[in-house]
Amino acid sequence: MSQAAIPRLALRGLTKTFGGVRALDCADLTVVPGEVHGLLGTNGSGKSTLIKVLSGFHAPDAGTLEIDGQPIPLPMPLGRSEAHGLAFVHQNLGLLPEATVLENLIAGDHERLNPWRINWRAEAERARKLFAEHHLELLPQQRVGELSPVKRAQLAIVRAADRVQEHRHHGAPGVLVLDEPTPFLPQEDVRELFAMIRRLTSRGVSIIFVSHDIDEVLEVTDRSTVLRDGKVIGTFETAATGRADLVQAIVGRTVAVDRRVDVLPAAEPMVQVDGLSGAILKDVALSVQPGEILGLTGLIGAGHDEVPMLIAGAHSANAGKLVLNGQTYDIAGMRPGNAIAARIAFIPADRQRAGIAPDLSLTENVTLPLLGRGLALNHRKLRGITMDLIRRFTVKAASPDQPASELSGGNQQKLVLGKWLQLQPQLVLLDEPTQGIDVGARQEIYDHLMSVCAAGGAVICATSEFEQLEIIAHRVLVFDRGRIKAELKGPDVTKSGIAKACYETVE
Ligand SMILES: Nc1ncnc2c1ncn2[C@@H]1O[C@H](COP(=O)(O)OP(=O)(O)OP(=O)(O)O)[C@@H](O)[C@H]1O
Repeated sequence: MSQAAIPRLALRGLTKTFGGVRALDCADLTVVPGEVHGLLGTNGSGKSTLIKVLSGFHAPDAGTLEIDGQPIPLPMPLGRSEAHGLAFVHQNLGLLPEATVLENLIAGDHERLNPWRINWRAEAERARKLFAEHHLELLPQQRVGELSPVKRAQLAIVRAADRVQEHRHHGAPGVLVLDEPTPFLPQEDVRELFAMIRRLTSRGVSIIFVSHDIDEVLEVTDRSTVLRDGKVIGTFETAATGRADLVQAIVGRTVAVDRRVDVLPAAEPMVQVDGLSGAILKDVALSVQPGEILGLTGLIGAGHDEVPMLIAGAHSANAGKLVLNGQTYDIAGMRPGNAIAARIAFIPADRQRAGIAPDLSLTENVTLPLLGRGLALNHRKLRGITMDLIRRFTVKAASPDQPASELSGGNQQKLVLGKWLQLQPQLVLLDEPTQGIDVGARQEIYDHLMSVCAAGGAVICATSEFEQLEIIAHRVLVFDRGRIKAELKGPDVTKSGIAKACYETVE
């Protein structure tokens, strides 16, 4: 084999089962030097499992790994992957907010540094050089908690790139695995990250890019491998693949984008919020008609995402009044229990911490809100309810008795949605509802929200995904520094219209 034909990384026949679930089924993945390689698939298709085999978190049942043509024994011992030129940036970025940029940059760099004898001045100089090389405006002494989200992402990526630099690993550049690095970033910041990715690949670094965002995949990848039920469906050249082909490969069927349902005519709004103030929000008023999906958006820090949390009592409001179907509530005194009693459902963005109880079974998670509603504590009945919900919300699960932590991220989100929608709420509040959700399941979630509307309920959805609002929202309020700065209705609710309204008056 010629030097150029040797892949940087080759996984062959990778298989991993959890109990009865085959998370990976004889999967192959080949990544060549200097490419951005997308790793795509529906929720639960096996992407994280594959990555966790590379990082040494999971031992595979079968399969081989070669890096630059050299066989690397599996399982990978935990902590050894960097020595083979592999580095990982997970969605939570793995940074310490209390520590400085420099402390984060060198934390855990055991291969290069003796933790007892760090020459801080030399390290700060080295960091400055590294940031200049990557065109990054980061200062070694800055506290990470004070950085903007895109700067944090840049720091996590440059740290990973630094660990797998060529001089450390037998003269070859390494492989960076970016596991959904862009959620919550405004489009301009995503572009900045993509420029950084391109600079890395031009030096020969290879990137594995995990994402559910098809537009981003089409923009930044050279090739993509699609997994479905643990099997590889195919590897596609991005330039020769259309959006529809990729979606078809991921979902196994074509996905039609549904049109919005009409708003039911109503003399009075069903939801009226006045004087809402919180950490960011200042004296906000808004209303929602029955059958309406109201979208809230803005750049990071605009405050739109505070609205659902305050109304649901997940965070305390300073002031605010809610009138819901004629009943008046003091939002400052709202607690999650009052919200549930008022038939308000809240689906939070941070499902790992706020949405699910990871150690409890699916049945316990699903039926928690039903307890105290006069339902007898009959385990068989509760299990039956859970099995029905798993089917209706197409949650990929082995059994209603498994802990929720075992579900893939997207399936956890579907479980949370099902758990709350089964209560037939009159007001549904959502914060970034499709983050980490695959293209097929997104449409299912939209369908569920449309059903809430068709039944006369109201929906308030805070999101930074403009495309999602174009598909589902009847009306969109754009926020800036805690206040509403624009309202878009009907035909004006388009991805570009929302983007324009968001960026227009920001200096
Ligand atoms: N520790 C575990 N125990 C039991 N089952 C697991 C475990 N980890 C993953 N699974 C199962 O393996 C399958 C693949 O999950 P994986 O997390 O790899 O999917 P994914 O493609 O990363 O999904 P998502 O896009 O939702 O994050 C799923 O059915 C999941 O429930």
